[in-house]
Amino acid sequence: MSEVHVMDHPLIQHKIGVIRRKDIGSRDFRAMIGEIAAFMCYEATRDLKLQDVEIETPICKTVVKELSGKKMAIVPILRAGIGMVDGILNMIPAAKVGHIGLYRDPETFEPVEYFCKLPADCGEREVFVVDPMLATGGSCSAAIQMLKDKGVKNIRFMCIIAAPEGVARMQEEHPDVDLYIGALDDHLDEHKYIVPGLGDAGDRIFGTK
Ligand SMILES: O=P(O)(O)OC[C@H]1O[C@H](OP(=O)(O)OP(=O)(O)O)[C@H](O)[C@@H]1O
Ligand SMILES: O=c1cc[nH]c(=O)[nH]1
Ligand SMILES: [Mg+2]
Repeated sequence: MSEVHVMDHPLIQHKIGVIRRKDIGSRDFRAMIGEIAAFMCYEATRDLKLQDVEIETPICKTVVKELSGKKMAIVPILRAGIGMVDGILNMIPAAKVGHIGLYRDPETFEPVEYFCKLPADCGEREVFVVDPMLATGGSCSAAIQMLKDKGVKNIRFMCIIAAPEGVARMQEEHPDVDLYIGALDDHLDEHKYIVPGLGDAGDRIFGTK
């Protein structure tokens, strides 16, 4: 069974409280999505492996810690996932970035694929799939299946708000993928929007509605 980490850091909780407000405009919403993603990245990388390396400071030789595990890749689910990328790249500048384009059909709520471009060596990397919203879980599950079909084995998923329905689906369909969640909300409404949620994350980031 996958691990489900719900963030309890006060700064993350505070910022999520701000972006839920309906009167926050795109500029502030986008900036805070990036900040939250950076804080979440910090929490989601706590268990990365380190190795000892001998270096020389201006004073003497010493042993320091260096990341030793797999290289990383960030894969946002378009469009809304793009809003999280820069915040994570600020923390892990060497990560490569792939893109998976999916939108949720408004009638069927099923994900529709329209783009996939991944780093050539994605299969050898630790991949962080990112999307602010996990609602039914259809988009996330489809994106992760696309990665697995291309040979990616080490996958984590990071979202800012999740519904219990999406978490249950991910645990059922991808029990090997650990979930990092900013806030776990109550339920989905009849349009499969997260309640209380924050509305349509993509539209709010890009100002399209
Ligand atoms: O868990 P699900 O039920 O699949 O819903 C979540 C998906 O819906 C939203 O994307 P949307 O389809 O609105 O596309 P967008 O990012 O282009 O706005 C969101 O960013 C997720 O990708
Ligand atoms: O609440 C929701 C559900 C799906 N996609 C969003 O952007 N918000
Ligand atoms: Mg959207």
